[in-house]
Amino acid sequence: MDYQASSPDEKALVEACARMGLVYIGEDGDQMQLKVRRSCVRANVRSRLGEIPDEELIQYERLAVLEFTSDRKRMSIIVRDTHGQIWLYTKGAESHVLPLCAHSPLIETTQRHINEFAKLGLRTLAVARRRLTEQQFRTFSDELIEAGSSLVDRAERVEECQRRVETELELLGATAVEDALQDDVQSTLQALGQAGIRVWVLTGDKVETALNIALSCGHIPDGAARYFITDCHTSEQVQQHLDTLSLEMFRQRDVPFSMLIDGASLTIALDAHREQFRDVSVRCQAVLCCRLSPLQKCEVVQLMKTVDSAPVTAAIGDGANDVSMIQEAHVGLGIVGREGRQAARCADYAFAKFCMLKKLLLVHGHYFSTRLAVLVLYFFYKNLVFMGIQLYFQIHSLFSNQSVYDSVFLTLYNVVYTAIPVLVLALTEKPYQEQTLLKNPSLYQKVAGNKQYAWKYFIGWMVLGIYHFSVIYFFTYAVWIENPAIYAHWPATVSFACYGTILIHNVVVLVNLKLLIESIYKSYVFIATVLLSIFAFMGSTFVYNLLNM
Ligand SMILES: Nc1ncnc2c1ncn2[C@@H]1O[C@H](COP(=O)(O)OP(=O)(O)OP(=O)(O)O)[C@@H](O)[C@H]1O
Ligand SMILES: [Mg+2]
Repeated sequence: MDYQASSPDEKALVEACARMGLVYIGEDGDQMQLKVRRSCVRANVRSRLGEIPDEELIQYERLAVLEFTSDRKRMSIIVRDTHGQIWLYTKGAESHVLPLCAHSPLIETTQRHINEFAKLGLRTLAVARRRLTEQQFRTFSDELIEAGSSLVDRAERVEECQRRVETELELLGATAVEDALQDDVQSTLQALGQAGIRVWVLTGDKVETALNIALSCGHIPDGAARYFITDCHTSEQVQQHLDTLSLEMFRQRDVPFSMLIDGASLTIALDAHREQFRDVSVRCQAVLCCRLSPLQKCEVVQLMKTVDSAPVTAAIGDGANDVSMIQEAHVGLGIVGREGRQAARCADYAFAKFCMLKKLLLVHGHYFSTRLAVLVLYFFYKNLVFMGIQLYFQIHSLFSNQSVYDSVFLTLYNVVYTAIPVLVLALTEKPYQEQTLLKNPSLYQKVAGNKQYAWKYFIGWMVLGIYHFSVIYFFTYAVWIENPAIYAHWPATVSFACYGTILIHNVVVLVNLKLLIESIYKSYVFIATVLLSIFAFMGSTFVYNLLNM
């Protein structure tokens, strides 16, 4: 049987149970069906199940589900078993389940086990249950319906109602599931670092699990000094940590620093020491924030946007808990993964694997940044050359309001004579081969931060435009007044049309050839469109003149 689940832990748990002889086979309405294979069930479990035939179908009636939210960090289900007894089962982050359990020596042992698992980088959950009497369930159910239909503070009242039933739990134990990293995470992070991109990891995981994963994927470099800001409850504690970290960074200027902060400490840091936290954290090589709620992830992105250098932020995530940060960041990236499609649906770009980020940024990011920059700057340039000549002509003709170009050329210049090559260039230009860009991530720094839109490039293109239209205009003018062949017919009306046609001819040839020089990739299609544009001009002028004869 192939299970699908919104959470990787749930899938793993159901699969593990199936392997042990407790096969969840689906549900029929509210009846959840479980097939128990006696032969597969281990002896100690068998004794608890009592006398059952070799294969038996057991049904549990689902009475209520208290959904998982990233703020509660736990979920519960209320079921009625075959004996008619009502049970509430809870699973979730140990920090949000253990405090709800009735006192028992098991709590300490479980906490120790969970810490050990987390240090190995496993995703842990604490599991507990509570037996409810019919009366207790009725009361809860009535209260929940009432809270759910309330018009004011509905969410708070529902939560309060859930909290009231999730108490006095009997701890059952803990589970640990390996949350395997996706392919090539380490090399992707490394490449992003070389490309000059600063990576922060914001996760809802436990501190120990997150640290282990950050180390294994190379987010925190081996030689980096590690600084932990965890379990802070007062503003003073956070302040002290930040002061110490600043001082340490000042003392050991050559050592890269990495900072790890947990959700509770981050709340205080964002409330009371916003600026100081921001300034210290941007100087760290790697930052790792653990046990964050979705809202906190979003606040961290917000904070980063206020840094003096005004960085462009991109957030990448795969779960519903990443949606708010994906929407907050300048660029939202969603991974279509095991945790559902919410992240992908609200993102600007969605893809299937984390490692695709490398190609997305280093290759496509590089290509499209260059393409767009050339497209935008070239549009200004070609229109400047076109219209600059009109400007000179207005001065020359004492602002007669007469256009130097025929109306056909005015119409077709942007639509036919100069449109296609730049379009093709904006779709196909490749300043470097894909392999080169992937092998040398630092090339990304050439385009990062909109460098290609800098004023110096814009001014450069504009100066070139002014130079080009000046040369075209005055050169043509000089030829015109000196050439006896044309001058002989002066002041024939046709001379004026000739003058305009020669000007536009020069403009079309020049701006098209300029684009050809500007292109690096120079595909055959591109070269063909440049030549075709020039010939289109010549052909259309010829036909137009024939028609006008
Ligand atoms: N379906 C679930 N049922 C019960 N507890 C859960 C469930 N999903 C997550 N948890 C617990 O809540 C914690 C926070 O979950 P959350 O989804 O916010 O972050 P995460 O999945 O651990 O990490 P990331 O932010 O990297 O996705 C988890 O560490 C886990 O202990
Ligand atoms: Mg998650």
